Amino acid sequence: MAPLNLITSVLLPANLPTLSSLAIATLLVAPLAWVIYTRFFHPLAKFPGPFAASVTRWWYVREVGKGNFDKTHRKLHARYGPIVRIAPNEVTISDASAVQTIYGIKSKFTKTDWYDVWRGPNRGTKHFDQFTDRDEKHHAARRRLLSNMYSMTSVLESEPYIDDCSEVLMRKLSALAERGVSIDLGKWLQMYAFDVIGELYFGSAFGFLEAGDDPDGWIETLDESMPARLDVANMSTMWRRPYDFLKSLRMAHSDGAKRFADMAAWVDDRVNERHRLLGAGDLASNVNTSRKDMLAKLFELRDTKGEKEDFNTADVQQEGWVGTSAGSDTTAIAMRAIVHQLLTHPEALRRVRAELESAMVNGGLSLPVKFSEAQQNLPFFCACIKEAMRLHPSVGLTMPRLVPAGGSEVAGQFFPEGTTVGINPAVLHYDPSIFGSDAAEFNPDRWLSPNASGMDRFLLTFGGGTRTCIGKNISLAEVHKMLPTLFMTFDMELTHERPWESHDFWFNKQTGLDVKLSKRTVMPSPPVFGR
Ligand code: HEM
Repeated sequence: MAPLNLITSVLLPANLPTLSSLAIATLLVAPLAWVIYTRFFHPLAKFPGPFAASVTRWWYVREVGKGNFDKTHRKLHARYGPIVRIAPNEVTISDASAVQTIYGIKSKFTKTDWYDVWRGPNRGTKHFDQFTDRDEKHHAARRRLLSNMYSMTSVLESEPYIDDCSEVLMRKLSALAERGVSIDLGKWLQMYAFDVIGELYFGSAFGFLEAGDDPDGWIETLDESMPARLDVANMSTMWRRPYDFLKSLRMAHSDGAKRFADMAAWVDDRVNERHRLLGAGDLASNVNTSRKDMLAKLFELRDTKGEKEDFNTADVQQEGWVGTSAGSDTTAIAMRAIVHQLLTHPEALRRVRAELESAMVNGGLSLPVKFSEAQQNLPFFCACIKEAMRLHPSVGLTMPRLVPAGGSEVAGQFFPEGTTVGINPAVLHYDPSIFGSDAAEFNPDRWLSPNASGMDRFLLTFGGGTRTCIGKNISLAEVHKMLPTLFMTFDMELTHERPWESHDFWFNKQTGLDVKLSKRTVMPSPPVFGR
């Protein structure tokens, strides 16, 4: 008897019509056949990993949805080795040699459709933002167009405006220090990061710090939307539309969805307002101000190269949206990680303070601290920053890439074309073969050792290759300026009002940086703010 007939005769009543029998048998047999295929015949069958992950992507969706995949992921690699199968057609890799292969500047590996989900609201442009653009040729041209305005030199043209935000933050924190209350410093750091983006892109702070709050719920909106979008990004493409549809029935009138749309509309309104001010192609009103914010630079690009490069007002909106949505969470996570490491490592904090004071006495530091001063005169502080960002990279999931045509060897194994591979910075950064046996420890001195440049090549804090974070210099400028200023101005102690926790929904965001501040009295000269 043929196997199908055998199954139907055993499992189904004899009087059922043949077609339905066939359908039911298929429903029973197909999953079994799929499991046999994925376990024994699939090109990734030989790679280890959890059983459920090898047969369905839902395992990954569920595990990531728990919000602690950075830790789970490290455990998976500790158990299964450098290559782990996390979905039927996807492996993650933790191996030094794979970094160049996958993310190197000459790599042919491209972003997967995981990124499509993060596209900003449709602005009627065929162009995607830098982050989600999967057309490498188009992306390269766009990156060439934009890279100058994201260079450190260009970012530092706006250094006084970053200082303005630092001034407001120190003023607000001073008032709280006087009251002697415990505060959620983590939230203040995010409000700071948001306001800096407002200054740099739109020519004025969003007003978070002055309000001392998140009046329009933007921070909450990002917190709410990330896990929901992440589920969709992680599931197979075929399930995304039905899932989105079902979700939209529930979400259509939710505050979160509305606030998200409001946030995007806010960006568009600012861009449109500037567009109106400029008049049709009127460059004068753009350059007529003493200040050139990102919008001014973007409109200048539109007006000078827009036709040739196909860069129009909608593209300006896309860029404004990327800065607003990608620039605050990521930077705030880094700042929280640095502050927390210093407050929990007294010896490192003592050295930071000694370095700050000595630099101040020697005239090598102003308040607010200049970026160049931090780079030249605070080597230990800079090492602490790098080390904290290594141990807690803001991005806590893999950066998935497709193996190019013809397949490729990665970490000594061949992967066929179309396989998804990726490295999670939160895993690779703990690799003892790269960072030494104390890889899991906070040891800033590793960045002052002769091996530092060797390890540097494997830091994926800001991604890698042609897809390296374009906003890196904005964040580095903020972090290297504001944190030394903060530590010069205040003593801080953790109050442990809430547990220190992190929630890895791609951006691995922490909660519980609750501190009591007191104004420092031992600084050689009193802080002077303002321009
Ligand atoms: C500490 C702060 C930040 C960290 C740790 C960070 C991290 C990253 C990482 C890891 C990537 C690569 C992602 C991937 O390949 O999947 C990335 C890409 C990107 N980031 Fe950031 N980021 C930060 C701040 C910013 C800021 C301030 C902006 C914008 C103003 C920004 C905009 C972008 C964009 C547009 C990309 C895509 C670049 C491309 O594909 O060409 N990021 N970032």
